[in-house]
Amino acid sequence: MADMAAASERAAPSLSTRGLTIRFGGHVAVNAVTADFFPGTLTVIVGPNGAGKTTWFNLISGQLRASAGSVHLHGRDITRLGAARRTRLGIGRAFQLTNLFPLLSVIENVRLAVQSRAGIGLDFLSVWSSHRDLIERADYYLGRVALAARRDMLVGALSHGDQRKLEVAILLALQPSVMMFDEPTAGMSADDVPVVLDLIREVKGDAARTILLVEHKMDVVRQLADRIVVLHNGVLVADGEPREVMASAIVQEAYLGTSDTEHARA
Ligand SMILES: Nc1ncnc2c1ncn2[C@@H]1O[C@H](COP(=O)(O)OP(=O)(O)OP(=O)(O)O)[C@@H](O)[C@H]1O
Repeated sequence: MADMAAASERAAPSLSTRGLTIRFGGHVAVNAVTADFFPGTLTVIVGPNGAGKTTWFNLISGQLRASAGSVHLHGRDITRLGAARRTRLGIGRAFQLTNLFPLLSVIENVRLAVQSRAGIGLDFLSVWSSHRDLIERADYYLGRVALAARRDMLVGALSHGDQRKLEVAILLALQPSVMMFDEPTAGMSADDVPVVLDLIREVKGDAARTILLVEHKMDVVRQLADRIVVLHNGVLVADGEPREVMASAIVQEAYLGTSDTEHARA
């Protein structure tokens, strides 16, 4: 694992943030954060509640605009691009449940993602010839997240855990080069957690994929991380090999200290 991370870190970064900063009034939620992310590496971002992890994610995926600094994707400055453009360029993010269409069925939601990936567009009438193929592929991704039995349900009627699994299916169908997961197993049943973790583990076997994961559960961090980045009060305070970072004094004090169980939210 260490060798893989070291090897990939010799490659060009797929994603970078440079001095990335956002202020909300007088509060600096993300403070001059500079980091590179590499293909074939799964980086877990940890830190106490309110450290700025989700805000950093929002700045990367384009939900928020930076007060200062920049975001680069495959060497291109995307700081001024909106979220939709960033998605088209290959940044995919799970668990913005607002991306789901609650009044469409589960299979139709995935079919739209497959269709969008295939570049066919969202014109329902233009795709009859390839409709069967799209549905077959959508069924494949539903099977991957163990949602086949719910394929014809309306998304609005799914449980929270199933909606999150559906987000993973949609993310897989979009095949982005950068995949961002925000606490992927939060709110899931004990049966569903291994399904999603196995999928992430499988995706991370793809040397072309860059994966970013915000996670509180330290057992998940230990299982998946090739690298750990620690945020504290909006500042990047540690970045490196999991063993090294977990053992560092700054992490012990800033994050792990007495709070391992405190942060291990369900
Ligand atoms: N839209 C906003 N307006 C004002 N303050 C905000 C906004 N979004 C985030 N913040 C503040 O920025 C800080 C970082 O929040 P953020 O949600 O990014 O932390 P986090 O590390 O993801 O926390 P958690 O682990 O609890 O999800 C917090 O103090 C939060 O209150």
